[in-house]
Amino acid sequence: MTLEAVDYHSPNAAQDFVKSLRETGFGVLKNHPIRQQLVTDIYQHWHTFFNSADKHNYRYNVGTQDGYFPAEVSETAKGHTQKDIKEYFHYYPWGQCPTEYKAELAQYYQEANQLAEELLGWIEQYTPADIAGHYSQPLSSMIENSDQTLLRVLHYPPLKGDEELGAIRAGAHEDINLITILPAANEPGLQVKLKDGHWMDVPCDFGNLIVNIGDMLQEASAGYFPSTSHRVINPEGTDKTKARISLPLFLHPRPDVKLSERHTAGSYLHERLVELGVL
Ligand SMILES: O=C(O)CCC(=O)C(=O)O
Ligand SMILES: [Fe+2]
Repeated sequence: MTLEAVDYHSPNAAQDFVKSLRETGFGVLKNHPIRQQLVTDIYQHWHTFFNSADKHNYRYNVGTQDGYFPAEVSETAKGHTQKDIKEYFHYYPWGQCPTEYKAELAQYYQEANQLAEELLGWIEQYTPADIAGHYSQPLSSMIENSDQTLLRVLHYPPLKGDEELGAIRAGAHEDINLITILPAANEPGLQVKLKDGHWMDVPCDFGNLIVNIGDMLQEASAGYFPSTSHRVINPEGTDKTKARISLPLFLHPRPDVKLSERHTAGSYLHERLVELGVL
């Protein structure tokens, strides 16, 4: 079992991509429209941000969840006892952001949202009719004008050797949202859990775009699209001294969007954030 990168411009792109999402919860795109230079610039600038003390001036707002989350408050994945070895910044267009980095993030946010809308259209197109019957509205319209979609700039610092036993960069977890769009990080480490329980490396060629299903789409598709566990493992050897930066965009529907008989997007998110201990 491997994850094959699908060429965005190939005639069967939509079909191949959705097949991969259905089988593994993950899809990898190459030759996609997100500009690599923009991603590279963001990685470089945010590396500087995380290495400066100025980051503490942007501490996150508890109620709205925008801003800087230091390592001491970073997430503990569901079912884990150790916190992840990471710090991150939550960017929302309405939220706090250092002025010098705002235009760049806003640009990326807009471009990635546009691609996400197209990919949700692909997913909808290749959802079997009996499953699509559960969607309360077209998937792409669920995220339209949503102020909940979250761009997270993640920094996994170099390992110092004093990390808690068993702690890893990102413990196994599933994403809460509809889909996640993630440019390949500057260092490897992302793995996805296969149906047989084995962990597989996600192809991290620089320039690939990784997309995965979150719990909200699993809920809305009555389980047809699996929200698959993934994690980020610690580097070994000389790679220990390397920081890793990644940039997931978590596509969230508007809070009033009905996901299923049980849940709206708003009720679902609230339940999950309480479980994570960040609310
Ligand atoms: O850093 C990565 O590559 C993945 C991060 C991730 O899975 C998450 O923040 O939900
Ligand atoms: Fe994730």
